[in-house]
Amino acid sequence: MKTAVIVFPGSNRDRDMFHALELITGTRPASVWHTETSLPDADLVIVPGGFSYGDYLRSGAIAARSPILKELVKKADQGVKVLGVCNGFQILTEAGLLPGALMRNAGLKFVCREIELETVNNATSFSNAYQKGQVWRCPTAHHDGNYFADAETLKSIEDNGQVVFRYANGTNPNGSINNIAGVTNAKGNVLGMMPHPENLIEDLNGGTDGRLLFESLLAQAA
Ligand SMILES: NC(=O)CC[C@H](N)C(=O)O
Repeated sequence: MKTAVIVFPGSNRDRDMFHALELITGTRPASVWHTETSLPDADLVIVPGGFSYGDYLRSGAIAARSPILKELVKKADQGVKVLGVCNGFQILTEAGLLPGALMRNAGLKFVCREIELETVNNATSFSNAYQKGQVWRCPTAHHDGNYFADAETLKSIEDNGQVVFRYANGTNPNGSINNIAGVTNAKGNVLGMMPHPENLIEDLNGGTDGRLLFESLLAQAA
């Protein structure tokens, strides 16, 4: 599976993502700087976590207007799979590739802790290696992770099965509506999620629960 990771000034989980992708796919991902205007041929493009442009204006707002995003929107429209994690999720909502918005955490504090996720839809390219209803551990680290969508949007994403992951067992760290932790676009080829599956892929780091997300994508590419 060929992958690419977009890097912005202020990205800080890009290296974690490179490591996870290389370990799981066996191939080194391409690194694409935000000023580029084209993307290499890839089955999966990742927008990693961090503090792109220092989170100025609104988290993800400036990155969503960077040159590479035009190309990413084009690729997403062509059906290329796109995964945005944490700041990546914020960038994808700001770019209009995903519904809803990420607001300041309800507790107004940066939250860095492990939470539990339930895979509520395992019929997606990003979640097919999980069981439906499977609860798994995942680290989080953000201050703007409070997912919100207006009533009409919320109904449509819930009805269409676009909600893939929910915070489980009372571990919602940010006040997200309906405990939403990860959503896809209507077509299902773009996923955004606040927690960091790339940080739980090796026993050495405390577990491998996040691996199944990447293995889901690998199974699709095979
Ligand atoms: N780990 C991250 O990607 C942080 C995301 C974002 N800048 C926030 O704090 O909300």
